[in-house]
Amino acid sequence: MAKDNKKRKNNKHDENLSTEAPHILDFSNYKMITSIEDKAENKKFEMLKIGINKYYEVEIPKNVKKYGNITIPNNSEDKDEKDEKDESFNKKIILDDFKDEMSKYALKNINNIKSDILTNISMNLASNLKNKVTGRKTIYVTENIPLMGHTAFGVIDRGTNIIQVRGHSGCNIRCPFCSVDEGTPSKSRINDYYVDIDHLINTFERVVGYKGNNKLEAHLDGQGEPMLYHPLPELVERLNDVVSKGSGIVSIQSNGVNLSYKLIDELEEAGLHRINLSINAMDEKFSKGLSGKKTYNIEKIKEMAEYVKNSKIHLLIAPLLLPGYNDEEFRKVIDYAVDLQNRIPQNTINPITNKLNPILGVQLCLTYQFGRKVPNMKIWDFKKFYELLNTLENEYTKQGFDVHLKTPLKYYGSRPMRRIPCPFSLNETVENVKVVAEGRIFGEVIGIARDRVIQIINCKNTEKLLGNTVNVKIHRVKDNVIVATLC
Ligand SMILES: C[S@@+](CC[C@H](N)C(=O)[O-])C[C@H]1O[C@@H](n2cnc3c(N)ncnc32)[C@H](O)[C@@H]1O
Ligand code: SF4
Repeated sequence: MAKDNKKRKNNKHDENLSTEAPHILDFSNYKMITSIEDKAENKKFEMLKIGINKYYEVEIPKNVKKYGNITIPNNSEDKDEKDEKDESFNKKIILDDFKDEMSKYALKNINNIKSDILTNISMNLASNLKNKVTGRKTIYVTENIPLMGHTAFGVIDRGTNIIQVRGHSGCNIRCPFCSVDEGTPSKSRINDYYVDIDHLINTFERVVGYKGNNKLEAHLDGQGEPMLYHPLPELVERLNDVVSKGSGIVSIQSNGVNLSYKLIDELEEAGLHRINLSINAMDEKFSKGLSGKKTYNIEKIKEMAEYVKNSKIHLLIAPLLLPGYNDEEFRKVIDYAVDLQNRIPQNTINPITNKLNPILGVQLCLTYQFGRKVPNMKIWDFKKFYELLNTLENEYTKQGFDVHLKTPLKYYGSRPMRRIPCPFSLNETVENVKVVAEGRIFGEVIGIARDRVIQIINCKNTEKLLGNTVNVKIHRVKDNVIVATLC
């Protein structure tokens, strides 16, 4: 497994400077290893749980025959405390049998054990990575899988200056209306993806290189909760390093559940320009219902929203109207956003528009093929939605407030821009597509050809296809999102 050679601010550890005794293996230098825990379900199958990028894990055998007796230092801090201070997670393994052994032979053995553990982690990363939040198998996407072509991960260019960046899939809540059927349980989503940060940045830079680095917005969104990418501040900082050269910005979509004071501080320092916060109800019970989680805490999210308001990160509140279902609560969210803006006005100027951003980005709940549906919600068209928004705007005007609820994308500085060409055409037959991974939903596998990933749908026996080459017929090429079926 590659050691992290980048000397970033947060990576204070240096193996060569370690003063630890040789029998204490310290994995702090391997940035993706974020915790090590004991998993002793029974004596026969003692395993080590290796936390990968905070929200993922692999398990490797606690090989007593090879490693001798192992102790894992205890994390005494309580969980919340640990979540705030990522550094406090244990990243060490103590080889008890080598405690008093300092011979050359013992040192060689210790090194062998360390590389054996690292090899084991690498192998499991490729085939047994699990998302701790969703419980799903996760495909760790590295440079051998291109990052354009799929909607669940990678980079999407829809021909504007907004480039969508999707570092992972998977969500920590389960909204009953979710367009992408995220969170657990999910009827349709069977696998998650995590993209290696260097690969993501390289692809992003290539896309920027083609489009021209002129007032771009790197927008972190996706099929899941973008705040669950780790290391998020580093991702924001590196994207910002790129787009800020062309007076661009980095923004993120979020349900707010994972926000903490520490994360907001880090994101502010990393140069995040805007958070689009999805809040759909103010009432405690109602908001829990609309999040699908009993643990959802609207008061905590409000606290975090205030903290963002007091930072340089622009806060945009993005409530969703589920007609006939949350009408009153939708209205209350708008009231909340207006009140918050009056109490804590922000002066962060969007360098793309040279103006302040809108404070509200209201949305209409729609139904999607693979999305979830709230049974008693009415289906509205946009005409009806805009009529309601006009009425609400007029009501606010009467009360003396200038509230804009119709906020076309151009208010955020969105404009058409040349797009990355698509190497496929509709209905084309493509030969020798290599099947490299399992798909996001049942009956799907992921193929690669011409520097794109192809979502190959409606497959039977997906396991048998893995590692093989197939011929496919292309059914979708729009926005370089490639969908195909087997020929
Ligand atoms: C799929 S979510 C992903 C980002 C993040 N988890 C969140 O909820 O903000 C992106 C946006 O889509 C919105 N959304 C989800 N389901 C929707 C639906 N059925 N119709 C319209 N918008 C929807 C969410 O409210 C959110 O603003
Ligand atoms: S709408 Fe966003 S927060 Fe809600 S389940 Fe879907 S991805 Fe998660």
